[in-house]
Amino acid sequence: MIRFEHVSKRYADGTSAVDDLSFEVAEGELVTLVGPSGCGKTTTMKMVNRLVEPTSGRVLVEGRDVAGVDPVQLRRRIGYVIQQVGLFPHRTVLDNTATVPQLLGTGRARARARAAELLELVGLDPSVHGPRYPEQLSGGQRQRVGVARALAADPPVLLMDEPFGAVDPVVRERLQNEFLALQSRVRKTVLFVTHDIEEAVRLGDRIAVYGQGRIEQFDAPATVLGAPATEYVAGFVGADRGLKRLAVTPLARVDLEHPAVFQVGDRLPGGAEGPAVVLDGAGQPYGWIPAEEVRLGGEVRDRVRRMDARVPLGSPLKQALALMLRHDAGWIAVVDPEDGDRFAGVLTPARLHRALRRSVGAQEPTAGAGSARPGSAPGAAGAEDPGRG
Ligand SMILES: Nc1ncnc2c1ncn2[C@@H]1O[C@H](COP(=O)(O)OP(=O)(O)OP(=O)(O)O)[C@@H](O)[C@H]1O
Repeated sequence: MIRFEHVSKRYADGTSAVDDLSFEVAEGELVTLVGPSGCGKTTTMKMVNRLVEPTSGRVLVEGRDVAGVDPVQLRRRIGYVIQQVGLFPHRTVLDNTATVPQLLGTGRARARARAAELLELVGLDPSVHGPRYPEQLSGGQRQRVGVARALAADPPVLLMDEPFGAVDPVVRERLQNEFLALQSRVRKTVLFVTHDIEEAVRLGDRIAVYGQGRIEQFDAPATVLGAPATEYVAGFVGADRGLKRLAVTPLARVDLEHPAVFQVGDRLPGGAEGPAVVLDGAGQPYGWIPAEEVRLGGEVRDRVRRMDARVPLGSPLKQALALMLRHDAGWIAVVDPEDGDRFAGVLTPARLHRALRRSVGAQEPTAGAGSARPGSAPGAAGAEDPGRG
């Protein structure tokens, strides 16, 4: 969908911004470009919509060399979101959002109706925020308008240059989550520039880690974190990359343990081994019974401790760990969202550790930084059977 073929850019003053860049963004894929300031991310992005022309090489969008496409035509197919959103200050939010469709010839009424839909899509209330002027919005709300406006012409391609860079971390995380939810619906081909590795791994289907003017590694987030290709990448992703991997490793069924399960109305058979999980009538987690009480037998309802905290299969391990810590529990109940949120098993710290190891084991090692250990992560062939438990 977007393809760079041996692209280099040298600015007039001799600065070499990018050097022999080749990579591809598939249709519907979100690729994040991450790297330190001045490494050429923005230059890369601007060559897609011809704000910058390559010195050599080609950039293709939808199979066509952009050098041969009229820039105005080209930009109609490419939404562009930047940090300083660039909203028109004297137009309302609704009019700002409707501008592009109107320029493209959509009638005013239809363009405004579409703009209202888009505002809703990005989490703004068109009747409340639509009539306001940009200065009457918070920074986070302005960024949402920027995204809505970029989507207004329904372009297949979106370029986003640090779109959430100017808002505080809390709002930023919310915008990221909203954007991910939005992207799962609209499935645009997205090139997303950031200097924040956390943001890059959270959003990207794949990440391009930039060194000076070139890509050091282009891989899925879990691979970049689990098996950095070079010392440079390892340094850039940080010593806590193991922790970061928690955020990008989904909780899978093979990670679960299956303790004894009872219904609230059941009677405990004395001598059973616990701990046990207690489900309600709908098969959803209701509580648990500690091992020593399971052994005692008796009525489930007399022994059960309430705990309905749960995490859906497919959630990041980080979410499961956070819940485990919040409830000060040695495990957390896991439910299957594809089966009416019914109980699927429990995740324990040991299983969580194994899940992380599994994700590394599958991907390690790649290129040989000096410290790479060919073959396996520490203990990957250790005591626990990595298969179904
Ligand atoms: N118009 C220009 N003329 C000359 N040099 C430029 C121009 N634009 C960018 N550069 C230089 O090209 C290099 C890459 O810049 P670019 O903006 O692509 O980096 P970046 O990775 O996006 O950085 P940041 O994260 O700080 O925005 C830098 O050394 C920059 O100073």
